[in-house]
Amino acid sequence: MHYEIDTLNSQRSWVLSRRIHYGKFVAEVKFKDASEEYSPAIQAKDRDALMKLLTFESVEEMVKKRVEKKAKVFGQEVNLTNDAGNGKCKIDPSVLPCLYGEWVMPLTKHVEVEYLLRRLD
Ligand SMILES: O=C(O)C(=O)C[C@]1(C(=O)O)C=C[C@@H](O)C=C1
Repeated sequence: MHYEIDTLNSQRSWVLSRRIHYGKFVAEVKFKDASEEYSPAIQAKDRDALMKLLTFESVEEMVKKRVEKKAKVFGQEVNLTNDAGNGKCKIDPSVLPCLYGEWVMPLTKHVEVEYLLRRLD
C-alpha cells in the first residue's frame, strides 16, 4: 500500500514537472507571435517586463476553474454503489486552484522567463 502511494505521488509530481517544463514551448510560441514586443525586454534582461508580457490573468482564472472542475468530475472514488456524479472526491477539489495559483503557474512562468532570457543568445 505504501509503495502504491509512493508510486502515485511520484507519477503526479512527474506530470506536474512535465507541465511546468512545457513553459519552454509556450514561451517559444509567445516569442514567435510577438518577437518585437519581447525582444527589447530580453535584451534589457528585464525579468519583470517579461513576466508582465507573458502573464494573462484571465487565462489563469480559467485554468484554476478548469482544474477544480476536472478534480470534481474525474477525482471521484468509483465503486459499485455510488451514482455517477455523487462519488466522494479523493482530494478536496478546492485545493487545486490554490496549488495551481500559488505553485504550478508561477513555476511555469518562471520557466518561461528563464527560457526567454536566453532566446536571443
Ligand atoms: O497559457 C499561457 O499563456 C501560459 O503561459 C500558461 C499559463 C499557465 O501556467 O497555465 C501561464 C501564464 C499565463 O498567465 C497563463 C497560463
